Amino acid sequence: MRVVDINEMKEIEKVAIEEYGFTESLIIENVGTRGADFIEDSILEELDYVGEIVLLVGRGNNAADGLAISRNLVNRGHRVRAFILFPDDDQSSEEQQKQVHLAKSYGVRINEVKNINQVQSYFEETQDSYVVIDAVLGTGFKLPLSQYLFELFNCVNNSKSITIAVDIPSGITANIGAKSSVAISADFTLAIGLPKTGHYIDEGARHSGQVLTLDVGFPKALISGGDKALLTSDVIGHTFGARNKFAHKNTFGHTLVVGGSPGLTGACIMASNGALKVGTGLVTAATWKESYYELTGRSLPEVMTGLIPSSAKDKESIINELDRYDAVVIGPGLGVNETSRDIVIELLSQFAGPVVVDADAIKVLDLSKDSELLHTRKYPTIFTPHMGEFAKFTGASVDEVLQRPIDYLKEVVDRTNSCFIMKGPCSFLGFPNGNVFINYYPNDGMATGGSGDVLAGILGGLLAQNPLDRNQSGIFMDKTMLYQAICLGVGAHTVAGKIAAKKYGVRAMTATSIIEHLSDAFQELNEDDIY
Ligand SMILES: NC(=O)C1=CN([C@@H]2O[C@H](COP(=O)(O)OP(=O)(O)OC[C@H]3O[C@@H](n4cnc5c(N)ncnc54)[C@H](OP(=O)(O)O)[C@@H]3O)[C@@H](O)[C@H]2O)[C@@H](O)CC1
Ligand SMILES: Nc1ncnc2c1ncn2[C@@H]1O[C@H](COP(=O)(O)OP(=O)(O)O)[C@@H](O)[C@H]1O
Ligand SMILES: [K+]
Repeated sequence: MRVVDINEMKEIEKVAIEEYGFTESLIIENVGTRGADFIEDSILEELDYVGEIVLLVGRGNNAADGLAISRNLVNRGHRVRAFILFPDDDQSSEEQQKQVHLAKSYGVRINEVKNINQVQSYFEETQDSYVVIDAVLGTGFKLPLSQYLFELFNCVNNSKSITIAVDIPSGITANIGAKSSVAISADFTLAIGLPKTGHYIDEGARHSGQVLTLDVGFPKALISGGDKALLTSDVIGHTFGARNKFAHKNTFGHTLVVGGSPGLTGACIMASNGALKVGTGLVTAATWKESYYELTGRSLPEVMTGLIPSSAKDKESIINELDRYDAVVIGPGLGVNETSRDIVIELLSQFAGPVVVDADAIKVLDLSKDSELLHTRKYPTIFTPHMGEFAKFTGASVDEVLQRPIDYLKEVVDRTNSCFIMKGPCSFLGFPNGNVFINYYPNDGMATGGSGDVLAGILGGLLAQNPLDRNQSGIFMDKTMLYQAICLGVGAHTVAGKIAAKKYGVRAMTATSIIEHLSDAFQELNEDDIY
């Protein structure tokens, strides 16, 4: 499913109107019927008792959409009370005024709000109001919020109602999901035509609840394509073909995981185990001399072990044998110091294959210093920073990145010619072909130490399985296979986390339980052959 920013949405609407003869009124009518279908079938149907549905009406086209939905609900036998929040305002859009008139004629009960106390006392006195439709502000919202709406939104958020936002929760900006003081906290958001980037970023993600997209009849040619999409199972699909039953272990590649300083060997172990459980043939974990015995003592027997040299010049170690490996993961628990930086640079320069750069390996690199090395690297480089690591790498603050995360992501991908996974409750995947995928599956069970290490291991394990054929000059041929493998890794990690949360609960699940459920995740993603 494509995701758009406001300029793209406006362009789609413009072309639909100018070239296809679609009209604003037709869109609003479609929102009205599709929105009412959804609310009736998926929300009202589940409730034992539906009292009066409350509609909050602003003065733009978002309000027009809400009114059209409500009119259709009344026509199907439901009771709706609409609070017109700006009754004396001559700035209401033409469509809003048209829809207020229609709503009245169809029997929507209209309350013109002169004072916010009217709405507050309604919420206090009415016990049977379970559903609120928020049609105050849509994509036309501009910060800041007035005191009047501040009080209203607090009042709605404090009620126990099920809240459905039309297009975007009121008070959230549609591009970057920002809010000023308060925004409507929705249980469901009905995105019109296509989801907007603001549904998935920061406060926008926290306030949107479940985002459902209403097909309101935009021509398919206009709503497909684009550079941003949700990561869904149809994107991940059958990324890898059937495995060869007559294969030997080398067919499935050899992953090297480099990390684990004293006290942090667990990170290296979890990454190695993640790599092992995605079908790679061999895994070697390499660590510093000081933590080597701890690593060998705690690793799975399947994992081979090796030593990180004490300096990048020391060729008597893994650095000397890099051609044994098909993919490298560097960083989990590696430690942040000059030697770590030397080793990371050496690996990126010497290794002729995909490198997953995670955690401490990201911390020792720097966009301005290292972009040339990264950009000229012939082989795939995949960075997996969380927001803090991403910001530090770029030299910006987390707040600055949050102001325009997708722009930052694209810029860094361009400057390094590397793939980036900006991790968080919602992760953004940026690829050098300009595509961005949004992995939206909030799961607080994943907010546990080590879940990022597991992801790095999964990616290294998948990339070792030669998703790309190298031609004789060593340049990878089919970049889309690389991107699909990364999407599969992120998807498998997310689904395994979802299954782990179901089994153990979000409190008791740990990073190890994500690894434990990779097999179920692959089955869910339709990857495993049954026989
Ligand atoms: N292609 C699509 O997706 C389609 C989308 N459609 C729908 O239209 C919606 C966009 O409609 P819209 O442009 O009329 O803006 P909307 O959000 O209703 O609000 C603007 C009003 O609010 C006001 N206002 C702004 N900030 C404020 C503040 N801080 N505090 C108080 N007021 C504030 C603003 O005032 P102004 O800035 O003009 O002074 C103006 O009066 C979109 O979300 C979707 O629902 C479909 O109908 C068509 C296809
Ligand atoms: N609330 C959340 N919902 C969904 N996924 C999350 C959430 N919090 C963290 N994650 C995921 O868990 C992983 C955490 O990675 P990271 O911050 O590097 O952790 P660590 O350093 O402990 O391994 C990332 O893949 C991230 O997307
Ligand atoms: K809204």
